[in-house]
Amino acid sequence: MAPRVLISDQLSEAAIQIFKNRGIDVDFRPELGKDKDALLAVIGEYDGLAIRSATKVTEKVIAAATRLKVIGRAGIGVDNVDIPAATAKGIIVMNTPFGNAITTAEHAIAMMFSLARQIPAADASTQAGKWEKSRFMGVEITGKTLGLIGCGNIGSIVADRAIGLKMKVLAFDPFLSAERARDLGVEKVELDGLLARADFITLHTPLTDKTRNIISADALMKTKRGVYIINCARGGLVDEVALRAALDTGHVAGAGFDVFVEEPAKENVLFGAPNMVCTPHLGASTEEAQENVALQVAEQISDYLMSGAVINALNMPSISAEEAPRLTPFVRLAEQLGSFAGQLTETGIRKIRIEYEGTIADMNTRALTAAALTGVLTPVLQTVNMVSAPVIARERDIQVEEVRRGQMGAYETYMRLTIVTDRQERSVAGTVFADGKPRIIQVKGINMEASFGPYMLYITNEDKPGFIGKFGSLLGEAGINIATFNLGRTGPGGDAIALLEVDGEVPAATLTAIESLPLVKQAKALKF
Ligand SMILES: NC(=O)C1=CN([C@@H]2O[C@H](COP(=O)(O)OP(=O)(O)OC[C@H]3O[C@@H](n4cnc5c(N)ncnc54)[C@H](O)[C@@H]3O)[C@@H](O)[C@H]2O)C=CC1
Ligand SMILES: O=C(O)C(=O)COP(=O)(O)O
Repeated sequence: MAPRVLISDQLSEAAIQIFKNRGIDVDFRPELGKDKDALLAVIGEYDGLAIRSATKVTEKVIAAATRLKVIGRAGIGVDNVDIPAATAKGIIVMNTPFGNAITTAEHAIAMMFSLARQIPAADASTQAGKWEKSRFMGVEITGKTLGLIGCGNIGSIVADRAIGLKMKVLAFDPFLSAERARDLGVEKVELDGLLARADFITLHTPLTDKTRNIISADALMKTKRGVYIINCARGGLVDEVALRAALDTGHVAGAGFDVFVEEPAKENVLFGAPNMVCTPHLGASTEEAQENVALQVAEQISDYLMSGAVINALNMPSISAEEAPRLTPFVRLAEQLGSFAGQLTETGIRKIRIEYEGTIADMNTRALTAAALTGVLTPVLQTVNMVSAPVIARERDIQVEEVRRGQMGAYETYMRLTIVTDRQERSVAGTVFADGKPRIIQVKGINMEASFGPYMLYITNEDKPGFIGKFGSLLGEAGINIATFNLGRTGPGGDAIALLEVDGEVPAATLTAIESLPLVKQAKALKF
């Protein structure tokens, strides 16, 4: 059955054709973004969800999204998606980090000119027939200082444009390196320095605990009289009540806001303040940007649903479209080795060590480790996948260690997974053969060669004559057909392992009977 995708926001219709071309059933229902209950009623039918900022993907929506595998945000901010809830449920959340950046930077620049020359108010007055030439005295931009709070994708484009306008640009961004600042031609400063020196302040950060109210009443006190403030990033970065007061006293000469604490902003304390210019979250709303983000999100969602490629995900390592086919058999190997080790582990796991040797060491080991953790955790948890497994492991205080090295052993490439519990260390290693199928090549340091099957039996015993005959007849009497039979041992008379693929589930009574055979130490039924 073809995967189904819901578009629940005003996306450019260019996205629809992409989904169709990629063999995906797509429903374009932008009205659902504004109707929580209607969205809740249908979300269970979809594998993918494409949104902008109107759709609120809450924990409740995620709980109802029983089939959902991927949420794609046609834009940058994902504050309308409960990412921890999505991650816990194994749903990938991706965005399109660059597609609307230029357009949004241009909106901030447009706001700056609107404020400097009071264009919206002058327009309204002129069209009202007033011709108030002396009322609208402006300020020149050239030579003024622009203070950027946040100098990431959008902030740096704003900086570039402002430098072109002959402004001096300051940037406060704890993650901006001195080298990058130099390349951009901006002066990296602390927040207080920026507040004290800027003629225009523009915000370009996400809304986080650290950035909420970064322009507070206190911060406003530190600004120059006559400063202009522009927010085209997120509502909540500026204390709206404090800003209103500063506009009313004239300390702040004007403010240009595209985003508000509460959206849609039908009422707001800033409305009607002197030289206040507002737009209804239009930063990304140009034909070019909307086409960019819609095409990009449709490609990314389709890539993931059709080929397993992961691009621009916020809660999972990337897997490019080129590497996805090559990685797939190794993802299966990692998952099956993890599952093998996980099914043999009965006590709390303290540590998981994953060693990659040979060509596999140069692959996307973050993705492979996520797959291995999925395998380990699947026997204990109902739903876990490559998105949620690393987070669950962290929550359970399981230490994960990755080791990568060049080829040392007989195999061109292999991975070994070791589980450390309070009681013991147990390792299992495997490789992928030229047929693309994963194989187990070592268990607890004992070499063997076995493929994975849906039902398997794992026996450890003493390597003494007499075991195999009795074991074979016991399975025969229980009506269990053996598909493959693999043996390995530490040495003559030492520890031995038997790993069998059988044609069906092994009943508990048969397992008990196997365990009571002489020389047997442990018998386990495994499922893959
Ligand atoms: N109005 C609109 O329609 C649009 C708004 N946006 C918003 O613009 C904002 C910026 O987007 P991008 O530049 O693409 O993001 P980005 O992630 O490229 O840049 C954000 C920058 O903020 C910096 N930052 C983080 N915490 C900070 C702090 N405490 N103090 C100072 N800087 C801090 C980061 O180091 C980073 O450089 C986002 O909130 C995004 O949602 C984006 C597109 C359209
Ligand atoms: O991309 C972003 O972060 C935006 O804020 C754009 O929002 P929108 O897609 O216009 O609802």
